[in-house]
Amino acid sequence: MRKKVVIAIGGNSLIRDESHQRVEDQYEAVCETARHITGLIAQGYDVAVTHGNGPQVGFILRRSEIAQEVARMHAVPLVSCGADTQGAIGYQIQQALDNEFKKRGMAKMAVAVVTQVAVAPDDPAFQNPAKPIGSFYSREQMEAITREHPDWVMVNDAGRGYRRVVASPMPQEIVEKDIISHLIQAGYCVVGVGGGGIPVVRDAGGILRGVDAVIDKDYASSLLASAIDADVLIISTGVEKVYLNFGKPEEKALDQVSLPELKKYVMERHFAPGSMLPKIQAVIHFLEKGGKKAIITNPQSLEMAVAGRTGTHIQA
Ligand SMILES: Nc1ncnc2c1ncn2[C@@H]1O[C@H](COP(=O)(O)OP(=O)(O)O)[C@@H](O)[C@H]1O
Ligand SMILES: NC(=O)OP(=O)(O)O
Repeated sequence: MRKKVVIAIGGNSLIRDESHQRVEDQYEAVCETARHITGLIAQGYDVAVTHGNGPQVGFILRRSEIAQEVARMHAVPLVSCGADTQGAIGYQIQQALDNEFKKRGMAKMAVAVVTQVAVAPDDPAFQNPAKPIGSFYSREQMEAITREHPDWVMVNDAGRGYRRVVASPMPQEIVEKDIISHLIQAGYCVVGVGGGGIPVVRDAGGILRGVDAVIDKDYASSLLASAIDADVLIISTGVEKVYLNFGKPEEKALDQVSLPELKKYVMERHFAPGSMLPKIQAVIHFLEKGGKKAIITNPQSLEMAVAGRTGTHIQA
């Protein structure tokens, strides 16, 4: 039987560095990631691809605000900025995968599904913005920005610089999960839950309504992996392996980890909130809900990691 894999691509992993933030640069990174994903599909895996949008949703929101400040144009709500990223990044991934399938003579097609993800209207995260989006700023830039925009909440993002944060409620239900499942069964490579999904709440009678937030794509990917009964959850990010004491002289890469060991390392605070910690927690949720295996690695190492030759492997 073919194995079902959910591969979550990090929004930051699509932007190599500050001088490669253009849409064209991102497409190059998407094409490289698509080559490695296609390598896995060619090995016989059924794949659902999810992706982040942290940098991208922040760029769109800022563009909208500047247009409002400079040209008095209408504001774009954050939920629509998220939906925009789902379309734009989903389009790039779909096209890159289709081109890669064609080059390799594979009878396969990718399809990006506009995905809504339900959250609780009273999630405390709405009162405590914590999801970093958009650009990274130096301390001086951050201080100047907060003087100009006192309403912005900014945090130090894992020592990489300061970023604006927005509300990030926990995903509860993937509205289009059955459609995604059917498409995978029908042989399509599905791109879904982009940017963690478009955040919605269910009003009385189950009526859906968009809400301004950015859902963590690792939590949403974990929820998808459980919902479609995936064999493996793979989180593709900026590092080949997860580290203990990351960034310190005594840092140590993790190869194979058990679930209890991983939980112990969380308690010992080895994983930075807002970057590695949500990935680790997403893995824990997946394994606690019956998932068998998760892998964390970078896009270049996807095939090697699935073959067991690199990456951090976490077993239930
Ligand atoms: N313990 C750790 N091990 C490895 N990387 C870590 C660790 N703690 C923080 N990081 C950082 O977290 C980054 C992944 O988070 P982030 O860039 O926010 O993810 P995404 O790829 O989903 O956008 C890694 O590239 C690395 O810089
Ligand atoms: N939505 C989200 O979690 O995006 P990143 O993975 O880019 O942070």
